[in-house]
Amino acid sequence: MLSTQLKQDAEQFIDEIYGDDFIQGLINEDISHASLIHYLQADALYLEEFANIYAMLISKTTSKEMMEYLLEEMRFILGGEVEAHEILARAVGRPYAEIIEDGEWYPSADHYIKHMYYNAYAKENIAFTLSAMAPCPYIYQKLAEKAMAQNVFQENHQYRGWFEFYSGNIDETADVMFKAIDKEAGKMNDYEIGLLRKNFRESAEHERRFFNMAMTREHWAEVDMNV
Ligand SMILES: Cc1ncc(CO)c(N)n1
Repeated sequence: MLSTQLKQDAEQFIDEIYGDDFIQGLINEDISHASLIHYLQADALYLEEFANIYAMLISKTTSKEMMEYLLEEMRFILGGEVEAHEILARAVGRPYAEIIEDGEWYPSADHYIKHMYYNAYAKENIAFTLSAMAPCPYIYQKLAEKAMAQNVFQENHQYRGWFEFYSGNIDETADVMFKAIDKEAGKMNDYEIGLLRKNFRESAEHERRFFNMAMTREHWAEVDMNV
């Protein structure tokens, strides 16, 4: 099945992201507050758009079951995932709502969001968008499972809750996406299946860039807007 191939394609990115500074910074509790703030500002905006893209897919699908799933996922993103963000905000020591008052689509987040929107607007079949969305829940789940398997997080570890959150709450999300992708791929030609695989792999790389974006506190170049 295509999803087996997609999961295999994600392996290299999961290993790379796991070894990069953001995840290692959480595990070792030495990530800077500035990087956590940058991540929270970018991720709050990213999740808003993720929910909007779910809404776009609801209007494109004819399957009642898929509609129910997309609605449920929107509800989770808009309400549930903030729990993971609150854990990071507590470590920073500032109210989450205040932290995310600032922020914008920083360059790497911008590219990731537009990669998903492009597929939602340009492609009728929702599998193309789902293949660009699937690395989001899948890679976080795998990163968290890997961290929990390879480390003993003490009760008072500042980020234990973050890893627990992603190793337990989102396995269903990715599974449903992969099932839908496999179903649609069964009706596609090799070129279209190649696009699904490319969309997925690019989003897996976007996941890596997103975390690294927070470590470098990536911003758009300052331009004097008054000239
Ligand atoms: C960028 C990004 N990818 C995945 C997740 C997991 O939902 C998230 N919160 N943010």
